[in-house]
Amino acid sequence: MLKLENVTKKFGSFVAVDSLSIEIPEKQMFGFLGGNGAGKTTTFRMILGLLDQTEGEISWNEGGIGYDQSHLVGYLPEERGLYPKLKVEDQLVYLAKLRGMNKQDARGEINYWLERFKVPDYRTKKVEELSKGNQQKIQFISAVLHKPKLLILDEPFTGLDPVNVEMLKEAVKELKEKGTSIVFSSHRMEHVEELCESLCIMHKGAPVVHGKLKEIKRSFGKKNVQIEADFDVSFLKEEEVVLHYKAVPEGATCQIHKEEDAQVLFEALQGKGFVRKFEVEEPSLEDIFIEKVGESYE
Ligand SMILES: Nc1ncnc2c1ncn2[C@@H]1O[C@H](COP(=O)(O)OP(=O)(O)OP(=O)(O)O)[C@@H](O)[C@H]1O
Repeated sequence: MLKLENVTKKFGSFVAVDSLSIEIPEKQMFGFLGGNGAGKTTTFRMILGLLDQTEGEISWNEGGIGYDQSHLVGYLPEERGLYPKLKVEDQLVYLAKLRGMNKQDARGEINYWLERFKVPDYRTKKVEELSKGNQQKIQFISAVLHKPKLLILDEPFTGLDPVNVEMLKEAVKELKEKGTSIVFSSHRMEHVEELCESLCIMHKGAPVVHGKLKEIKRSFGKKNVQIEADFDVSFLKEEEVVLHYKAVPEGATCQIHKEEDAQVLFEALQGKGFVRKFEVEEPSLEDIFIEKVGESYE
């Protein structure tokens, strides 16, 4: 388990991370959400020992964790940093050796990942010849080659097209199934919602929501009703049970307190025309974020 206890990072008098306490269970996927400057990258750098925390403790299975444990950890940094002039395979072998692998094992892993990411022809190309998205795939490979127990991914999906996002998601899910603990940051709530059992939403250096996704949603205590209809449903915003009304193409999303309140909306729609969809759902992470942090996000 990765454990952070009251971790604080100050740059001068500026508090970038404020008394952060979280536990990230082994073999799970944990999401760090937050807007620009929330403190995600700073937290990762402290976990990796690239920055010293001002206060607090960071441990992995009760022991230390840091730069000297690079065989244990894989890291995809936010500023992607490959050597542009080096050939892909040479570079990956070099980085794998730094993490304690021998050349032969490294080559086997490189072959596997280049094939898997459908870029085997890039083996002998210089990094600078690759598109940004493909460079990102190579950097991801460099983070996982040595089969780390803890994988830290800073904005892994940013800059990738939808096909490559899916490819990377599948790879990440598979690594988790095989027992890797994965921590990743994202601005995109839907990625965290899809992939993570637990999460932490950071705002101005402090965790505003933290815990298991299911429990966070349950304890939020509100529901969404998705409505699609062939007529204008905007009259629903006047209903007392509607806490928040959002128009969407061909209908609306109404936030309500409890499931039973949906009945009021259902009855209000009767006789007005054809209702294509009427569905009560759990709140989205975005709803939770907006309520806890405000509309300033993104
Ligand atoms: N070396 C540094 N010196 C001074 N301030 C810093 C330093 N590194 C980070 N900060 C500040 O700490 C805050 C948190 O930055 P951090 O990079 O951790 O945010 P983030 O959540 O990763 O944001 P983003 O999503 O934009 O990458 C920011 O206000 C940033 O300006």
